[in-house]
Amino acid sequence: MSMIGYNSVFKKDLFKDQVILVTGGGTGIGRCTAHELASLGATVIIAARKIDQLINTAREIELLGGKCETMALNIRDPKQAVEVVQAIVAKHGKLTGLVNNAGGQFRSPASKLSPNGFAAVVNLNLMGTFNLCKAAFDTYMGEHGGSIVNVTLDCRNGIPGMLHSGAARAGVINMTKTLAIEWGPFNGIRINCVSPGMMMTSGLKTYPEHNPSSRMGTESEAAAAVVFLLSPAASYITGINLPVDGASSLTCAGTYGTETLFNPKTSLMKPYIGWLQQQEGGGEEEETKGQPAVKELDAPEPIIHLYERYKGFVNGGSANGGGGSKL
Ligand SMILES: CCCCCCC/C=C/C(=O)SCCNC(=O)CCNC(=O)[C@H](O)C(C)(C)COP(=O)(O)OP(=O)(O)OC[C@H]1O[C@@H](n2cnc3c(N)ncnc32)[C@H](O)[C@@H]1OP(=O)(O)O
Ligand SMILES: NC(=O)C1=CN([C@@H]2O[C@H](COP(=O)(O)OP(=O)(O)OC[C@H]3O[C@@H](n4cnc5c(N)ncnc54)[C@H](OP(=O)(O)O)[C@@H]3O)[C@@H](O)[C@H]2O)C=CC1
Repeated sequence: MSMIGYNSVFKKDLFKDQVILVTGGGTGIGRCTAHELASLGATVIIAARKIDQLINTAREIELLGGKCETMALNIRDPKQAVEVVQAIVAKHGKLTGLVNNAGGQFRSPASKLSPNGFAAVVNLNLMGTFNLCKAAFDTYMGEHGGSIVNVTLDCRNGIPGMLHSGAARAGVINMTKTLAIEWGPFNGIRINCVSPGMMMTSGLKTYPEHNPSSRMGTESEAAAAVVFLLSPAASYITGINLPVDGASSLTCAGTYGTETLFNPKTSLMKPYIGWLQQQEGGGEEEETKGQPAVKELDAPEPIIHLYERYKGFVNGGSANGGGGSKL
């Protein structure tokens, strides 16, 4: 196994001299976003509760030549949010970007959901995002500007089985619009949302029954949208919500039904996978000896299987092993 790098579609040095905080940056979409930003020159601070995951990701990034630091953070605690942002600004003198990626929920029919359960998910996703936005504004961005991207979840048509998360994410999208207006012209802050549909990530470990029959999104596809919105290329874009879902949320069943109406058997939409392919015989070369390979995907087995097919498709090979171009 050799080291593999992050093969961003964006211009190198796009984020040179920038200091960007990515919550939940040790796993899944957050980890991929951290890799992508670091590969583009940013100093990335990844923060979450489980420090081991953060350290692994930071080590991967450093071994690839990027700059990454870790901080323990529970986004539900406003005090910790302020402490983390203050520590970053004390050390680096700035916080130019914030990616509110940490979040999640459990599945439950609305009828079975307790008030505490509803509150827990709203606290995590809506309050957690607010806590970090407020801390960033008060500590640095209110005076110096900056760019914020909130990673939410496609909730365009409601989310059957995840009422609490749908309500919280809709709250994040609406909060984003208000903040774009209040913090834009006078404070120089841009703030946007990315709403992933069903993505192939470690997060799906908590959704074991899911049958990945349709074209799912890749971590890189969510990360690329975040990177674009953070970047100067989006300098006149603020207050928007960018769905990254292959239009699945426009269909009746959305991403969350047992069957999607979106091209359920095959998809002709080529995936974007930012991770470089591992080289043959890698890891034995002098320059990669002793370095861990970057694990490409930490997801349930059916998802990894699907991802392998996507990789074949990306590389121009036959993803089905049968000479066709379909997945
Ligand atoms: C086919 C379906 C496809 C769906 C696709 C969706 C794609 C989305 C993917 C992702 O979002 S990836 C991220 C994946 N990770 C997660 O989602 C995990 C996140 N979960 C958590 O962090 C925690 O579970 C939580 C939601 C924050 C709750 O943690 P907390 O520590 O606050 O909970 P507790 O104090 O234990 O309980 C509070 C309250 O909530 C009730 N509850 C908690 N878990 C469940 C559960 N699994 N089922 C039902 N109820 C639950 C718990 O009972 C408490 O309520 P009361 O009992 O006191 O009334
Ligand atoms: N995968 C998918 O299909 C989709 C994912 N999303 C959303 O995208 C985001 C990233 O998800 P994904 O990468 O898939 O899943 P992961 O479960 O891999 O990522 C969630 C991250 O959030 C962190 N986190 C959770 N709770 C807290 C907390 N209280 N404080 C700080 N960090 C926390 C976790 O780290 P730790 O446990 O160490 O704190 C973890 O790193 C989430 O908001 C998710 O809901 C949206 C749509 C679809």
